[in-house]
Amino acid sequence: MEGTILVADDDRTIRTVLAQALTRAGCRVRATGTATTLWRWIEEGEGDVVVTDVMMPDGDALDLLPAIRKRRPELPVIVMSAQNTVMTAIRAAEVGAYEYLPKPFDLKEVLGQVSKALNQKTRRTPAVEEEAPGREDNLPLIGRSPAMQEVYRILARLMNTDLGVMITGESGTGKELVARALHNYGLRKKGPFVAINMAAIPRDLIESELFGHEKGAFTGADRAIAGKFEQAKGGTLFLDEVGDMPLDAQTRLLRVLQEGEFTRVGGREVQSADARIIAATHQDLRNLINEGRFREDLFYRLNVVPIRLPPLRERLEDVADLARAFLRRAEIEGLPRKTISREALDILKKQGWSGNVRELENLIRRLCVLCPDEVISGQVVAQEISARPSSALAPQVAQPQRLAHAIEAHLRRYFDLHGDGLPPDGLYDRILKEMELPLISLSLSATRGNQVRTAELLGINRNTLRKKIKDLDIRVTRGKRMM
Ligand SMILES: Nc1ncnc2c1ncn2[C@@H]1O[C@H](COP(=O)(O)OP(=O)(O)OP(=O)(O)O)[C@@H](O)[C@H]1O
Repeated sequence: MEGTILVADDDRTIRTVLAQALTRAGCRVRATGTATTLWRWIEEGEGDVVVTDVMMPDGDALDLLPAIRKRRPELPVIVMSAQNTVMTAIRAAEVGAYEYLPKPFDLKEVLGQVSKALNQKTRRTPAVEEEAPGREDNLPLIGRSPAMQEVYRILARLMNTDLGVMITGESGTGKELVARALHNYGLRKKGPFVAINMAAIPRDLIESELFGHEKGAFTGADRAIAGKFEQAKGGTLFLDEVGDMPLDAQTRLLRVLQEGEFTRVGGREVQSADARIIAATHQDLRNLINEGRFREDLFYRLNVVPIRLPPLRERLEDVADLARAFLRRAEIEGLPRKTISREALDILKKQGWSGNVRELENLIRRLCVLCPDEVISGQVVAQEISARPSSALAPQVAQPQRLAHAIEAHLRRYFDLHGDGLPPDGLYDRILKEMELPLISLSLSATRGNQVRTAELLGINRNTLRKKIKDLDIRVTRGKRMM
Protein backbone atom coordinates (compact mmCIF):
# COMPACT_ATOMS: atom_id res chain seq x y z
CA MET A 1 0.00 0.00 0.00
CA GLU A 2 1.24 3.43 -0.82
CA GLY A 3 -0.17 6.81 0.13
CA THR A 4 -0.76 9.17 3.00
CA ILE A 5 -3.47 8.31 5.47
CA LEU A 6 -4.95 10.96 7.76
CA VAL A 7 -6.07 9.37 11.01
CA ALA A 8 -8.33 11.30 13.40
CA ASP A 9 -9.43 9.88 16.73
CA ASP A 10 -9.39 11.39 20.19
CA ASP A 11 -8.37 8.05 21.65
CA ARG A 12 -4.58 7.95 21.64
CA THR A 13 -4.43 4.14 21.77
CA ILE A 14 -6.53 3.84 18.65
CA ARG A 15 -4.36 6.42 16.88
CA THR A 16 -1.22 4.49 17.81
CA VAL A 17 -2.62 1.11 16.78
CA LEU A 18 -3.83 2.42 13.45
CA ALA A 19 -0.66 4.40 12.76
CA GLN A 20 1.54 1.38 13.46
CA ALA A 21 -0.50 -0.97 11.35
CA LEU A 22 -0.76 1.44 8.42
CA THR A 23 2.93 2.31 8.57
CA ARG A 24 3.78 -1.37 8.61
CA ALA A 25 1.61 -1.79 5.54
CA GLY A 26 3.72 0.84 3.75
CA CYS A 27 1.66 4.01 4.20
CA ARG A 28 2.65 7.40 5.50
CA VAL A 29 0.45 8.36 8.43
CA ARG A 30 -0.52 11.67 10.02
CA ALA A 31 -2.61 11.31 13.14
CA THR A 32 -4.55 13.83 15.19
CA GLY A 33 -7.05 13.90 18.04
CA THR A 34 -9.05 16.87 16.80
CA ALA A 35 -11.42 17.67 13.98
CA THR A 36 -9.81 21.09 13.55
CA THR A 37 -6.40 19.68 12.70
CA LEU A 38 -7.93 17.09 10.42
CA TRP A 39 -9.76 19.83 8.53
CA ARG A 40 -6.57 21.92 8.29
CA TRP A 41 -4.67 19.02 6.71
CA ILE A 42 -7.48 18.39 4.30
CA GLU A 43 -7.62 22.08 3.31
CA GLU A 44 -3.89 21.99 2.73
CA GLY A 45 -4.37 19.12 0.29
CA GLU A 46 -2.79 16.50 2.55
CA GLY A 47 -3.70 12.81 2.50
CA ASP A 48 -5.05 10.23 0.08
CA VAL A 49 -7.50 8.58 2.47
CA VAL A 50 -9.02 9.72 5.77
CA VAL A 51 -9.82 7.35 8.63
CA THR A 52 -11.77 9.21 11.27
CA ASP A 53 -13.82 8.72 14.40
CA VAL A 54 -17.20 10.46 14.52
CA MET A 55 -17.16 12.13 17.93
CA MET A 56 -14.15 14.31 18.62
CA PRO A 57 -13.73 16.86 21.39
CA ASP A 58 -14.10 19.78 19.00
CA GLY A 59 -16.75 18.44 16.67
CA ASP A 60 -18.49 15.69 14.83
CA ALA A 61 -16.65 14.30 11.80
CA LEU A 62 -19.92 13.58 10.01
CA ASP A 63 -20.74 17.30 10.15
CA LEU A 64 -17.39 17.92 8.52
CA LEU A 65 -17.99 15.48 5.69
CA PRO A 66 -20.09 17.67 3.38
CA ALA A 67 -17.33 20.30 3.52
CA ILE A 68 -14.70 17.64 2.78
CA ARG A 69 -16.76 16.33 -0.10
CA LYS A 70 -17.01 19.82 -1.51
CA ARG A 71 -13.38 20.75 -1.13
CA ARG A 72 -11.77 17.37 -1.90
CA PRO A 73 -14.41 15.31 -3.71
CA GLU A 74 -11.86 12.64 -4.61
CA LEU A 75 -10.79 12.02 -1.00
CA PRO A 76 -12.29 8.81 0.45
CA VAL A 77 -13.30 9.13 4.10
CA ILE A 78 -13.65 6.00 6.22
CA VAL A 79 -15.74 6.69 9.28
CA MET A 80 -15.42 4.69 12.47
CA SER A 81 -17.92 5.02 15.22
CA ALA A 82 -18.74 3.78 18.66
CA GLN A 83 -21.91 5.85 18.50
CA ASN A 84 -23.61 2.86 17.18
CA THR A 85 -27.15 3.61 16.16
CA VAL A 86 -28.63 3.09 12.76
CA MET A 87 -28.62 6.87 12.30
CA THR A 88 -24.83 6.96 12.45
CA ALA A 89 -24.72 4.47 9.61
CA ILE A 90 -27.39 6.32 7.68
CA ARG A 91 -25.80 9.73 8.24
CA ALA A 92 -22.43 8.34 7.19
CA ALA A 93 -24.00 7.10 3.96
CA GLU A 94 -25.92 10.32 3.41
CA VAL A 95 -22.92 12.56 3.73
CA GLY A 96 -21.01 10.31 1.38
CA ALA A 97 -18.59 8.50 3.65
CA TYR A 98 -16.57 5.96 1.71
CA GLU A 99 -17.10 3.28 4.34
CA TYR A 100 -18.59 3.03 7.78
CA LEU A 101 -16.99 0.79 10.37
CA PRO A 102 -18.58 0.31 13.77
CA LYS A 103 -16.16 0.17 16.73
CA PRO A 104 -14.59 -1.96 17.99
CA PHE A 105 -13.15 -2.59 14.58
CA ASP A 106 -11.11 -5.36 13.16
CA LEU A 107 -7.68 -4.05 12.21
CA LYS A 108 -7.44 -6.25 9.13
CA GLU A 109 -10.77 -4.92 7.97
CA VAL A 110 -9.59 -1.30 8.33
CA LEU A 111 -6.43 -2.07 6.38
CA GLY A 112 -8.48 -3.80 3.71
CA GLN A 113 -10.78 -0.83 3.37
CA VAL A 114 -7.90 1.66 3.24
CA SER A 115 -6.23 -0.38 0.55
CA LYS A 116 -9.46 -0.55 -1.43
CA ALA A 117 -9.97 3.20 -1.03
CA LEU A 118 -6.41 3.90 -2.19
CA ASN A 119 -6.86 1.76 -5.28
CA GLN A 120 -10.31 2.85 -6.15
CA LYS A 121 -10.56 6.50 -5.30
CA THR A 122 -13.72 6.72 -7.37
CA ARG A 123 -16.39 9.12 -6.37
CA ARG A 124 -19.74 8.11 -5.09
CA THR A 125 -23.16 9.60 -5.66
CA PRO A 126 -23.44 13.18 -4.45
CA ALA A 127 -24.26 13.68 -0.82
CA VAL A 128 -27.86 14.39 0.00
CA GLU A 129 -28.15 17.96 1.19
CA GLU A 130 -31.49 17.68 2.92
CA GLU A 131 -31.99 17.05 6.58
CA ALA A 132 -32.82 13.39 7.16
CA PRO A 133 -36.15 12.76 8.84
CA GLY A 134 -35.88 12.34 12.62
CA ARG A 135 -32.45 12.03 14.21
CA GLU A 136 -31.51 9.98 17.25
CA ASP A 137 -34.75 10.64 19.09
CA ASN A 138 -36.81 8.85 16.49
CA LEU A 139 -34.72 6.00 15.14
CA PRO A 140 -36.20 3.86 12.41
CA LEU A 141 -34.50 0.83 13.93
CA ILE A 142 -33.61 0.36 17.56
CA GLY A 143 -30.67 -1.66 18.87
CA ARG A 144 -26.92 -1.32 19.20
CA SER A 145 -25.94 -4.96 19.52
CA PRO A 146 -23.03 -6.19 17.39
CA ALA A 147 -25.54 -8.23 15.39
CA MET A 148 -27.50 -5.10 14.48
CA GLN A 149 -24.29 -3.14 13.82
CA GLU A 150 -23.60 -5.56 11.04
CA VAL A 151 -27.07 -4.92 9.63
CA TYR A 152 -26.60 -1.13 9.81
CA ARG A 153 -23.31 -1.45 8.06
CA ILE A 154 -24.87 -3.21 5.11
CA LEU A 155 -27.71 -0.68 5.16
CA ALA A 156 -25.24 2.18 4.99
CA ARG A 157 -23.57 0.61 2.00
CA LEU A 158 -26.89 0.15 0.27
CA MET A 159 -28.30 3.63 0.83
CA ASN A 160 -26.90 5.21 -2.27
CA THR A 161 -27.53 2.26 -4.56
CA ASP A 162 -30.49 0.80 -6.37
CA LEU A 163 -29.46 -2.83 -5.80
CA GLY A 164 -31.93 -5.59 -5.12
CA VAL A 165 -32.00 -6.73 -1.52
CA MET A 166 -33.16 -9.96 0.10
CA ILE A 167 -33.98 -9.70 3.79
CA THR A 168 -34.22 -12.94 5.73
CA GLY A 169 -35.19 -13.39 9.34
CA GLU A 170 -37.79 -14.92 11.59
CA SER A 171 -41.20 -13.37 11.86
CA GLY A 172 -41.19 -10.16 13.87
CA THR A 173 -37.47 -9.40 13.48
CA GLY A 174 -38.12 -6.16 11.61
CA LYS A 175 -37.82 -7.18 7.96
CA GLU A 176 -40.43 -4.71 6.79
CA LEU A 177 -38.90 -2.00 8.95
CA VAL A 178 -35.52 -2.53 7.29
CA ALA A 179 -37.13 -2.42 3.85
CA ARG A 180 -38.82 0.87 4.76
CA ALA A 181 -35.56 2.32 6.10
CA LEU A 182 -33.81 1.40 2.85
CA HIS A 183 -36.54 3.19 0.96
CA ASN A 184 -36.95 6.22 3.25
CA TYR A 185 -33.25 7.03 3.29
CA GLY A 186 -32.38 5.77 -0.16
CA LEU A 187 -32.28 7.19 -3.66
CA ARG A 188 -35.97 6.51 -4.25
CA LYS A 189 -37.31 8.11 -1.10
CA LYS A 190 -39.42 10.58 -3.08
CA GLY A 191 -41.22 7.69 -4.80
CA PRO A 192 -43.82 5.37 -3.28
CA PHE A 193 -43.11 2.39 -1.02
CA VAL A 194 -45.48 -0.41 -1.99
CA ALA A 195 -45.64 -3.67 -0.05
CA ILE A 196 -47.21 -6.93 -1.11
CA ASN A 197 -47.38 -9.99 1.11
CA MET A 198 -47.37 -13.18 -0.93
CA ALA A 199 -48.62 -15.24 2.01
CA ALA A 200 -51.75 -13.13 2.42
CA ILE A 201 -52.92 -13.32 -1.19
CA PRO A 202 -54.51 -16.38 -2.79
CA ARG A 203 -52.06 -17.95 -5.20
CA ASP A 204 -54.13 -17.44 -8.30
CA LEU A 205 -54.52 -13.73 -7.65
CA ILE A 206 -50.83 -13.01 -7.12
CA GLU A 207 -50.02 -12.27 -10.75
CA SER A 208 -52.87 -9.83 -11.11
CA GLU A 209 -51.97 -8.21 -7.77
CA LEU A 210 -48.40 -7.76 -8.98
CA PHE A 211 -48.97 -6.72 -12.55
CA GLY A 212 -52.59 -5.57 -12.53
CA HIS A 213 -55.29 -6.78 -14.88
CA GLU A 214 -57.59 -5.52 -17.58
CA LYS A 215 -61.34 -5.71 -17.31
CA GLY A 216 -62.57 -9.23 -18.12
CA ALA A 217 -59.10 -10.81 -17.87
CA PHE A 218 -60.59 -13.57 -15.68
CA THR A 219 -63.84 -14.39 -13.91
CA GLY A 220 -64.45 -11.71 -11.34
CA ALA A 221 -62.25 -9.08 -13.04
CA ASP A 222 -65.07 -6.63 -13.55
CA ARG A 223 -62.81 -3.61 -13.87
CA ALA A 224 -59.22 -2.85 -14.83
CA ILE A 225 -56.85 -2.58 -11.88
CA ALA A 226 -53.27 -1.34 -11.64
CA GLY A 227 -50.92 -3.81 -10.00
CA LYS A 228 -48.26 -3.22 -7.38
CA PHE A 229 -45.52 -2.85 -10.00
CA GLU A 230 -47.41 0.05 -11.51
CA GLN A 231 -48.14 1.60 -8.12
CA ALA A 232 -44.47 1.35 -7.15
CA LYS A 233 -43.23 3.21 -10.24
CA GLY A 234 -40.23 5.34 -9.29
CA GLY A 235 -40.19 3.85 -5.79
CA THR A 236 -39.67 0.56 -4.02
CA LEU A 237 -41.63 -2.67 -4.28
CA PHE A 238 -41.42 -4.78 -1.16
CA LEU A 239 -42.13 -8.45 -1.87
CA ASP A 240 -42.86 -9.88 1.55
CA GLU A 241 -42.89 -13.65 2.13
CA VAL A 242 -41.50 -14.15 -1.35
CA GLY A 243 -41.06 -17.87 -0.63
CA ASP A 244 -44.83 -18.25 -0.85
CA MET A 245 -44.95 -17.16 -4.45
CA PRO A 246 -46.39 -19.79 -6.80
CA LEU A 247 -44.05 -21.07 -9.50
CA ASP A 248 -45.88 -19.53 -12.44
CA ALA A 249 -45.86 -16.11 -10.79
CA GLN A 250 -42.14 -16.61 -10.10
CA THR A 251 -41.52 -17.29 -13.76
CA ARG A 252 -43.38 -14.17 -14.72
CA LEU A 253 -41.61 -12.05 -12.12
CA LEU A 254 -38.24 -13.29 -13.30
CA ARG A 255 -39.06 -12.37 -16.88
CA VAL A 256 -40.22 -8.92 -15.83
CA LEU A 257 -37.04 -8.34 -13.86
CA GLN A 258 -34.90 -9.51 -16.77
CA GLU A 259 -36.71 -7.51 -19.40
CA GLY A 260 -37.53 -4.49 -17.27
CA GLU A 261 -41.09 -4.35 -18.56
CA PHE A 262 -44.46 -5.94 -18.01
CA THR A 263 -48.07 -6.02 -19.17
CA ARG A 264 -51.22 -6.26 -17.10
CA VAL A 265 -52.91 -9.68 -17.01
CA GLY A 266 -55.09 -9.77 -20.12
CA GLY A 267 -53.51 -6.54 -21.37
CA ARG A 268 -51.26 -5.58 -24.26
CA GLU A 269 -49.72 -2.26 -23.31
CA VAL A 270 -46.11 -2.74 -22.30
CA GLN A 271 -45.02 -0.74 -19.28
CA SER A 272 -41.57 -0.26 -17.87
CA ALA A 273 -40.89 -1.88 -14.51
CA ASP A 274 -39.26 0.95 -12.64
CA ALA A 275 -39.18 -0.16 -9.03
CA ARG A 276 -36.40 -1.16 -6.69
CA ILE A 277 -37.12 -4.67 -5.50
CA ILE A 278 -36.66 -5.58 -1.87
CA ALA A 279 -37.73 -9.12 -1.04
CA ALA A 280 -38.14 -10.73 2.36
CA THR A 281 -38.77 -14.18 3.71
CA HIS A 282 -38.73 -16.10 6.96
CA GLN A 283 -38.20 -19.35 5.05
CA ASP A 284 -34.99 -20.95 3.95
CA LEU A 285 -35.18 -20.35 0.21
CA ARG A 286 -32.38 -22.82 -0.44
CA ASN A 287 -34.59 -25.57 0.95
CA LEU A 288 -37.45 -24.39 -1.22
CA ILE A 289 -35.11 -24.44 -4.21
CA ASN A 290 -34.11 -28.04 -3.41
CA GLU A 291 -37.74 -28.99 -3.14
CA GLY A 292 -38.43 -27.41 -6.51
CA ARG A 293 -40.70 -24.78 -5.00
CA PHE A 294 -38.55 -21.75 -5.67
CA ARG A 295 -36.72 -20.91 -8.87
CA GLU A 296 -33.00 -20.77 -8.40
CA ASP A 297 -32.55 -18.15 -11.12
CA LEU A 298 -35.12 -15.89 -9.47
CA PHE A 299 -33.35 -16.40 -6.16
CA TYR A 300 -30.07 -15.13 -7.62
CA ARG A 301 -31.85 -12.25 -9.24
CA LEU A 302 -33.44 -11.14 -5.96
CA ASN A 303 -30.58 -12.03 -3.65
CA VAL A 304 -28.12 -9.45 -4.98
CA VAL A 305 -27.42 -8.21 -1.47
CA PRO A 306 -28.59 -10.47 1.36
CA ILE A 307 -29.39 -9.04 4.79
CA ARG A 308 -29.97 -11.47 7.64
CA LEU A 309 -31.90 -10.08 10.55
CA PRO A 310 -30.91 -11.86 13.73
CA PRO A 311 -33.67 -13.16 16.02
CA LEU A 312 -34.08 -11.19 19.24
CA ARG A 313 -32.65 -14.06 21.32
CA GLU A 314 -29.31 -13.50 19.56
CA ARG A 315 -29.26 -9.86 20.58
CA LEU A 316 -30.76 -9.77 24.05
CA GLU A 317 -28.63 -6.70 24.80
CA ASP A 318 -31.07 -4.76 22.59
CA VAL A 319 -34.06 -5.64 24.77
CA ALA A 320 -33.63 -2.69 27.15
CA ASP A 321 -33.33 -0.09 24.35
CA LEU A 322 -36.29 -1.62 22.55
CA ALA A 323 -38.45 -1.78 25.68
CA ARG A 324 -37.75 1.87 26.49
CA ALA A 325 -38.44 2.93 22.92
CA PHE A 326 -41.77 1.09 22.93
CA LEU A 327 -42.70 2.77 26.22
CA ARG A 328 -42.02 6.17 24.64
CA ARG A 329 -43.99 5.19 21.57
CA ALA A 330 -46.94 4.07 23.68
CA GLU A 331 -46.86 7.38 25.49
CA ILE A 332 -46.89 9.31 22.22
CA GLU A 333 -49.91 7.26 21.20
CA GLY A 334 -51.73 8.47 24.30
CA LEU A 335 -51.18 5.56 26.69
CA PRO A 336 -50.09 6.43 30.25
CA ARG A 337 -46.43 7.37 30.68
CA LYS A 338 -44.42 4.58 32.29
CA THR A 339 -40.84 3.68 33.05
CA ILE A 340 -39.44 0.22 33.56
CA SER A 341 -37.36 -1.06 36.47
CA ARG A 342 -33.98 -2.69 36.13
CA GLU A 343 -35.33 -5.96 37.53
CA ALA A 344 -38.10 -5.95 34.96
CA LEU A 345 -35.55 -5.44 32.19
CA ASP A 346 -33.46 -8.29 33.57
CA ILE A 347 -36.45 -10.61 33.32
CA LEU A 348 -37.16 -9.47 29.77
CA LYS A 349 -33.55 -10.15 28.84
CA LYS A 350 -33.94 -13.77 29.89
CA GLN A 351 -36.84 -14.61 27.59
CA GLY A 352 -36.69 -16.68 24.43
CA TRP A 353 -38.77 -14.22 22.32
CA SER A 354 -39.95 -16.68 19.72
CA GLY A 355 -42.12 -13.85 18.34
CA ASN A 356 -39.07 -11.57 18.30
CA VAL A 357 -39.39 -7.77 18.47
CA ARG A 358 -43.09 -7.87 17.67
CA GLU A 359 -43.70 -10.02 20.76
CA LEU A 360 -41.74 -7.63 22.96
CA GLU A 361 -43.57 -4.64 21.50
CA ASN A 362 -46.95 -6.22 22.21
CA LEU A 363 -45.95 -7.13 25.74
CA ILE A 364 -44.83 -3.56 26.50
CA ARG A 365 -48.03 -2.17 25.09
CA ARG A 366 -50.04 -4.54 27.27
CA LEU A 367 -48.03 -3.55 30.31
CA CYS A 368 -48.72 0.13 29.59
CA VAL A 369 -52.42 -0.53 29.66
CA LEU A 370 -52.53 -3.04 32.49
CA CYS A 371 -49.92 -1.88 34.97
CA PRO A 372 -51.40 0.69 37.36
CA ASP A 373 -48.02 1.97 38.68
CA GLU A 374 -45.79 4.47 36.94
CA VAL A 375 -42.80 2.17 37.24
CA ILE A 376 -43.25 -1.28 35.71
CA SER A 377 -41.78 -3.66 38.27
CA GLY A 378 -40.14 -7.03 37.86
CA GLN A 379 -43.07 -8.66 39.59
CA VAL A 380 -45.62 -7.27 37.14
CA VAL A 381 -43.50 -8.36 34.18
CA ALA A 382 -43.04 -11.87 35.60
CA GLN A 383 -46.78 -12.15 36.15
CA GLU A 384 -47.66 -10.94 32.70
CA ILE A 385 -45.17 -13.28 31.07
CA SER A 386 -46.41 -16.36 32.89
CA ALA A 387 -50.01 -15.44 32.11
CA ARG A 388 -49.41 -15.27 28.39
CA PRO A 389 -50.89 -18.03 26.29
CA SER A 390 -47.73 -18.52 24.25
CA SER A 391 -45.32 -17.64 27.00
CA ALA A 392 -41.92 -16.52 25.83
CA LEU A 393 -40.49 -18.73 28.56
CA ALA A 394 -41.85 -21.90 27.03
CA PRO A 395 -40.75 -23.06 23.62
CA GLN A 396 -43.57 -23.05 21.14
CA VAL A 397 -45.34 -26.39 21.30
CA ALA A 398 -47.47 -27.74 18.53
CA GLN A 399 -51.01 -27.27 19.66
CA PRO A 400 -53.64 -29.56 18.20
CA GLN A 401 -55.70 -26.65 16.98
CA ARG A 402 -52.91 -24.66 15.44
CA LEU A 403 -53.44 -25.70 11.85
CA ALA A 404 -57.13 -24.91 11.98
CA HIS A 405 -56.32 -21.59 13.62
CA ALA A 406 -53.75 -20.77 11.02
CA ILE A 407 -56.17 -21.55 8.22
CA GLU A 408 -58.90 -19.57 9.85
CA ALA A 409 -56.63 -16.55 10.29
CA HIS A 410 -55.52 -16.86 6.69
CA LEU A 411 -59.09 -17.01 5.41
CA ARG A 412 -60.15 -14.05 7.51
CA ARG A 413 -57.32 -11.99 6.00
CA TYR A 414 -58.33 -13.20 2.59
CA PHE A 415 -61.94 -12.10 3.06
CA ASP A 416 -60.80 -8.80 4.56
CA LEU A 417 -58.71 -8.18 1.48
CA HIS A 418 -61.87 -8.00 -0.54
CA GLY A 419 -63.46 -5.44 1.73
CA ASP A 420 -67.20 -5.40 1.20
CA GLY A 421 -66.98 -7.61 -1.90
CA LEU A 422 -66.43 -11.34 -2.16
CA PRO A 423 -63.44 -13.23 -3.54
CA PRO A 424 -63.80 -14.86 -6.96
CA ASP A 425 -65.92 -18.05 -7.07
CA GLY A 426 -64.32 -21.47 -6.72
CA LEU A 427 -62.94 -20.83 -3.25
CA TYR A 428 -63.28 -24.42 -2.02
CA ASP A 429 -61.01 -25.93 -4.65
CA ARG A 430 -58.54 -23.09 -4.50
CA ILE A 431 -58.07 -23.35 -0.76
CA LEU A 432 -57.78 -27.14 -0.79
CA LYS A 433 -55.21 -26.88 -3.55
CA GLU A 434 -53.16 -24.51 -1.43
CA MET A 435 -53.12 -27.01 1.39
CA GLU A 436 -52.28 -29.89 -0.90
CA LEU A 437 -49.13 -28.27 -2.16
CA PRO A 438 -47.15 -28.17 1.11
CA LEU A 439 -48.70 -31.44 2.25
CA ILE A 440 -47.52 -33.33 -0.80
CA SER A 441 -44.18 -31.67 -1.31
CA LEU A 442 -43.17 -32.04 2.32
CA SER A 443 -44.26 -35.67 2.37
CA LEU A 444 -42.25 -36.27 -0.78
CA SER A 445 -39.24 -34.70 0.71
CA ALA A 446 -39.65 -36.70 3.94
CA THR A 447 -39.61 -39.92 1.93
CA ARG A 448 -36.69 -38.69 -0.15
CA GLY A 449 -38.84 -38.47 -3.23
CA ASN A 450 -40.13 -42.04 -3.00
CA GLN A 451 -43.58 -41.82 -4.55
CA VAL A 452 -44.73 -45.29 -3.49
CA ARG A 453 -43.86 -44.51 0.10
CA THR A 454 -45.39 -41.02 -0.12
CA ALA A 455 -48.67 -42.45 -1.43
CA GLU A 456 -48.74 -44.85 1.53
CA LEU A 457 -47.83 -42.10 3.96
CA LEU A 458 -50.59 -39.90 2.70
CA GLY A 459 -53.00 -42.80 2.36
CA ILE A 460 -53.86 -42.05 -1.25
CA ASN A 461 -53.64 -44.01 -4.46
CA ARG A 462 -50.31 -43.86 -6.34
CA ASN A 463 -51.95 -42.64 -9.52
CA THR A 464 -53.74 -39.93 -7.62
CA LEU A 465 -50.43 -38.82 -6.18
CA ARG A 466 -48.83 -38.78 -9.63
CA LYS A 467 -51.65 -36.67 -11.00
CA LYS A 468 -51.44 -34.25 -8.13
CA ILE A 469 -47.68 -33.88 -8.53
CA LYS A 470 -48.30 -32.97 -12.15
CA ASP A 471 -51.23 -30.65 -11.50
CA LEU A 472 -49.50 -28.85 -8.69
CA ASP A 473 -46.28 -28.60 -10.66
CA ILE A 474 -44.14 -30.16 -7.92
CA ARG A 475 -40.58 -31.08 -8.82
CA VAL A 476 -39.56 -34.37 -7.27
CA THR A 477 -35.93 -34.76 -6.32
CA ARG A 478 -34.95 -38.26 -5.31
CA GLY A 479 -32.50 -39.24 -2.66
CA LYS A 480 -32.30 -36.16 -0.52
CA ARG A 481 -34.27 -35.58 2.57
CA MET A 482 -34.88 -31.87 2.85
CA MET A 483 -36.52 -31.61 6.25
N1 LIG B 1 -35.09 -2.96 15.39
C1 LIG B 1 -36.36 -2.56 15.65
N2 LIG B 1 -36.58 -1.38 16.24
C2 LIG B 1 -37.83 -0.97 16.51
N3 LIG B 1 -38.94 -1.69 16.24
C3 LIG B 1 -38.78 -2.87 15.66
C4 LIG B 1 -37.49 -3.37 15.33
N4 LIG B 1 -37.64 -4.56 14.74
C5 LIG B 1 -38.96 -4.81 14.70
N5 LIG B 1 -39.65 -3.80 15.25
C6 LIG B 1 -41.12 -3.73 15.40
O1 LIG B 1 -41.59 -5.05 15.49
C7 LIG B 1 -42.75 -5.25 14.69
C8 LIG B 1 -42.47 -6.29 13.64
O2 LIG B 1 -41.60 -5.78 12.67
P1 LIG B 1 -41.75 -6.13 11.11
O3 LIG B 1 -43.18 -6.15 10.73
O4 LIG B 1 -40.82 -5.26 10.36
O5 LIG B 1 -41.21 -7.62 11.17
P2 LIG B 1 -41.14 -8.71 10.02
O6 LIG B 1 -39.84 -9.40 10.20
O7 LIG B 1 -41.43 -8.06 8.70
O8 LIG B 1 -42.31 -9.66 10.47
P3 LIG B 1 -43.18 -10.67 9.57
O9 LIG B 1 -42.21 -11.62 8.94
O10 LIG B 1 -44.05 -11.32 10.59
O11 LIG B 1 -43.91 -9.83 8.59
C9 LIG B 1 -43.09 -3.89 14.09
O12 LIG B 1 -44.08 -3.28 14.86
C10 LIG B 1 -41.80 -3.13 14.17
O13 LIG B 1 -42.05 -1.76 14.35
